[in-house]
Amino acid sequence: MIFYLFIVVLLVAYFIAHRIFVQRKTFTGTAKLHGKTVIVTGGNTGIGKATAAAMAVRGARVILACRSKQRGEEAARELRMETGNESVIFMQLDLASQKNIRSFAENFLKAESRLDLLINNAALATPGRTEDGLGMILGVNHIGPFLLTNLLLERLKECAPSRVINVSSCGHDLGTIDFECINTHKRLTLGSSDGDLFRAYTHSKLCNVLFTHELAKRLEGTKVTCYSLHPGSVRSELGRDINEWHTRIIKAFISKLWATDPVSGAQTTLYCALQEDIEHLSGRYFSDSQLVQVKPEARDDGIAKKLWDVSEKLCGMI
Ligand SMILES: NC(=O)c1ccc[n+]([C@@H]2O[C@H](COP(=O)([O-])OP(=O)(O)OC[C@H]3O[C@@H](n4cnc5c(N)ncnc54)[C@H](O)[C@@H]3O)[C@@H](O)[C@H]2O)c1
Repeated sequence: MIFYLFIVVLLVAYFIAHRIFVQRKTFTGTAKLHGKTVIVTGGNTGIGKATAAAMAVRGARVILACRSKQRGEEAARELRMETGNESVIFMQLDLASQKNIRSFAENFLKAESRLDLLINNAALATPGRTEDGLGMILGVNHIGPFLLTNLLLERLKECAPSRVINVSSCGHDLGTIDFECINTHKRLTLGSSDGDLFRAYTHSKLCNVLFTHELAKRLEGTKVTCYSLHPGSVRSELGRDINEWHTRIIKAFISKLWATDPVSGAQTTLYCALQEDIEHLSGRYFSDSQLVQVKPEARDDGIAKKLWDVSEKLCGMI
């Protein structure tokens, strides 16, 4: 008992020290974005909304690509009021439906002439299946952004220099890609344990890092660059489907003592999107606005290529 108490005290002390002494870097770049167009997926809440606000303040035309019409329009209205930028608009995008992703891309390409920054921010940790029968977490967190990015690549190339930002997580470090995970994801339905959801989430976030690695190679010479990142531990709606009592306690603990607000969580996304002279780091992973070397599996050319091929098949591109 004393041992466990000691561990708890140690953890609390660590979290408090972390909160006091570790200040996340604030992006101070002064880049103006007038005349540029940015898509932020999941831009109606959390880190996505804070990212969209920062883009709007810099003068960009900002497309909030969100699932819910009501929440997306409300967020766009709020951001227009807060930033004074009238060019913040909502467009409906459901990453759990490949049909919807295709129609979003078609509408976007018809309506908008530019795309300078694509910020693949949306994600979830929810059980269930997508409309296309994939595990919800893999479908929304990796396959959806993969398809969306590919459908918008030509426009990004036309507008180059342009960037793709994939918001991953430090949790990718716990993920593994053995391609069996694709089947594991399919088994995730309602009633899956928090442990299963967490594993699927870490797999999907590893997919984000590998997708970025392979995309950078395919984009060499086009002046379109891409980056993946960890936004930090941030208070948001992400863990809303975590239901087991012990994981709720851990979540509440981390949220109170460690996690920061969404504005801090947006800083590394802003760095990857707007920092000058990082083009040579295309394909790499950042945390707290710094380059971080990922584990060998997350930068393995063979695995990244195989994941690309599997992803193309899963979204009917070949
Ligand atoms: N919050 C954290 O501590 C943390 C840590 C590491 C990584 N991240 C990553 O940061 C990103 C943003 O997460 P957040 O913390 O702001 O969470 P959040 O839940 O507040 O935001 C996620 C957004 O994704 C959207 N989304 C979910 N399913 C969608 C779908 N089918 N179609 C379109 N949009 C959909 C949600 O509506 C929401 O707007 C995610 O990629 C997440 O994995 C967050």
